[in-house]
Amino acid sequence: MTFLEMLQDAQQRNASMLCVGLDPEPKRLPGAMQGDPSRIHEFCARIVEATADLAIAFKPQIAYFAAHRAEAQLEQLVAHIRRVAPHVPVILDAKRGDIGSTAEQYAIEAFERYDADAVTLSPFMGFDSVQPYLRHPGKGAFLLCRTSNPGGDDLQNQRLGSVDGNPLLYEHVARLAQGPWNLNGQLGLVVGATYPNEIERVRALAPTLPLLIPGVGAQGGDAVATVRAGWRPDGPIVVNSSRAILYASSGADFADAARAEALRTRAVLAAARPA
Ligand SMILES: O=c1ccn([C@@H]2O[C@H](COP(=O)(O)O)[C@@H](O)[C@H]2O)c(=O)[nH]1
Repeated sequence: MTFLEMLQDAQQRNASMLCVGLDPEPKRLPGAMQGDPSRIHEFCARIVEATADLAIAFKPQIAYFAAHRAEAQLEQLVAHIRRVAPHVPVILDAKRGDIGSTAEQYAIEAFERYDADAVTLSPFMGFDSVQPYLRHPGKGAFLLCRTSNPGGDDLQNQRLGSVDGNPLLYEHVARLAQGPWNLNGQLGLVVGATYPNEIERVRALAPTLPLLIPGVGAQGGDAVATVRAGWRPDGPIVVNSSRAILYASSGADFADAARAEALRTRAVLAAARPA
């Protein structure tokens, strides 16, 4: 099964557009786990178990593991996801981008070491920095397009005078990903829920690509406007929420609270879907 097929399958089975982000910060872990990086896996495993039937995808952000020397726990976590939620794809949020020979190693890291189904990439270094990931059959790659942070404007909203039609940089990325860069249908785009107008524009330029949309929950993005702007029957949207779910409670009930928040967010997203 390809990444896109996995995504479509999880979307159907779990009736979901919600991606549960796994960004474990030791100082925010609940109760006795607080401040203990050796308990990252245990915390994330409980979140995965509580949301396995609600998610279209899980998105571990590698920095939260690597910063605490918890890479082995990330490997164990993906193995755990395979056991308790075998139908839910894993998107490794690594935002890699480097020359081809180094990109080959990063691709092995993402798809073999961590067994991810897809990875996030910066397109800034061009197609030869993306291509090594596309040589892994069935795997997916989401290119940063219009990110959720205000500073994304600094580059992504600049006009490219030398490209036909003088598009904004993020528009150019969307066109490349929908067209010439998408050799085997493996690409998707990252667009922030904090910018629904840009989601709409990206959707117009890339009608069938999966969109990974972070920014609802802790960043205050508008979930309803996001779905209205991005949803298409043939282009899945993967709306990520991390902190709002992970830290819905700091008590012993954290997994139940995470499930309740995931249920609530999934319902808001479903209700916003155009008929
Ligand atoms: O444009 C982007 C790209 C990636 N992210 C990542 O998504 C999550 C968001 O976490 P929240 O707690 O739901 O705000 C995090 O891992 C970011 O690194 C993003 O926010 N924006």
